[in-house]
Amino acid sequence: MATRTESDVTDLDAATGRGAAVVVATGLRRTFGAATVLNGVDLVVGRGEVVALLGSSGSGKSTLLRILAGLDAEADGEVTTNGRVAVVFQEHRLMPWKRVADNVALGLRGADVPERTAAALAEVGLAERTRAWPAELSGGQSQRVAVARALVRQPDLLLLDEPFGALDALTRLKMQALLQRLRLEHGFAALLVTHDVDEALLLADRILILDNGVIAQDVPVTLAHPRAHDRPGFSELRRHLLARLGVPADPDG
Ligand SMILES: Nc1ncnc2c1ncn2[C@@H]1O[C@H](COP(=O)(O)OP(=O)(O)OP(=O)(O)O)[C@@H](O)[C@H]1O
Repeated sequence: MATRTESDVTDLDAATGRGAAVVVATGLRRTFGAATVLNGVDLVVGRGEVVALLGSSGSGKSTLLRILAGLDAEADGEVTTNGRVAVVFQEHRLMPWKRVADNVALGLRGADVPERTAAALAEVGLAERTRAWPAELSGGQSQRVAVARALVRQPDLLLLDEPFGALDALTRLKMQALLQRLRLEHGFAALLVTHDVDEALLLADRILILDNGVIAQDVPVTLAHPRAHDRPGFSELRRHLLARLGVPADPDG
C-alpha cells in the first residue's frame, strides 16, 4: 500500500478540494482470505475536524483505523497524512513496568520531555499520579494516561478506536467531556471509531457509516456545542442514524 507523509506532500489541500486535510485515503481495500472487509474506502479528515466512524460489529472500523495508522501493510490503496498522528486504543496498552510519566514519555526526545509529560498528565487530571504504576490506576485513569500519551506528541490527527468502550457509563461521559475540551484547546483532528451513536452525536462534526466495505453515508453534524439529548435536532439525527444502522426506533429516542 502507498503511504505518504507530509515530507512528500506538496499540495494535499488542493488535491482534496475541501480545504486543509490531515489525512486523505483513497481506494482502500482489505481482504482476509476470501472475505472482503474494505472494498474501496475513500476518506478525508480536515484539519481540526472530528469525524466519527460508525458501523455494525465486524463492518471493518478497526481495520480501517489500523490502515490509517500505518499499522497494516497488507491493505491496498493510498493513505496520505499531513502532520503528526497519534493513536488511542480501547485498551490503554500501558507498560506495567514503567511509571505513569515514563509511559507517557516513551519514545520522546528532548530536554523538555519531563515538563511536556507533566503538562499532558495535568491536562487529563492526573498531575498527582505521575509516579504511580499502571496497576495502581482505575480503568478510567489508565485511559486518561493513554490520552496523555497521545496528547504529548502534539498530534494533528488523533485516531481513536473505541477509546471509552471498556469504561462504565459515568466514566465514559467524563472522558467524552475531556476529549471535547482537549479538542477545543488543541485543535487536533480526530477519527473516532465508536459503536455508540450518542457518543458520535456528542462529539463529531461529521459521522461516517461504514457498511458493506464502503462509506455508505457521510452525515454532517451541525448541532451547537455543548450538545445534549434534549437539544434541538439531536433526537431526529439520532433516529436517522439508528435507522441507517438497522436498529429499530426506541419509544423515547
Ligand atoms: N487479522 C485478521 N485476520 C482475519 N480476519 C480479520 C483480521 N482482522 C479483522 N478481521 C475480520 O475483519 C472483519 C472486520 O473486523 P474489524 O475488527 O475491523 O471490525 P469492527 O467494525 O471494528 O468490529 P467491532 O465493532 O466488533 O470492533 C471481521 O470479520 C474480522 O473477523
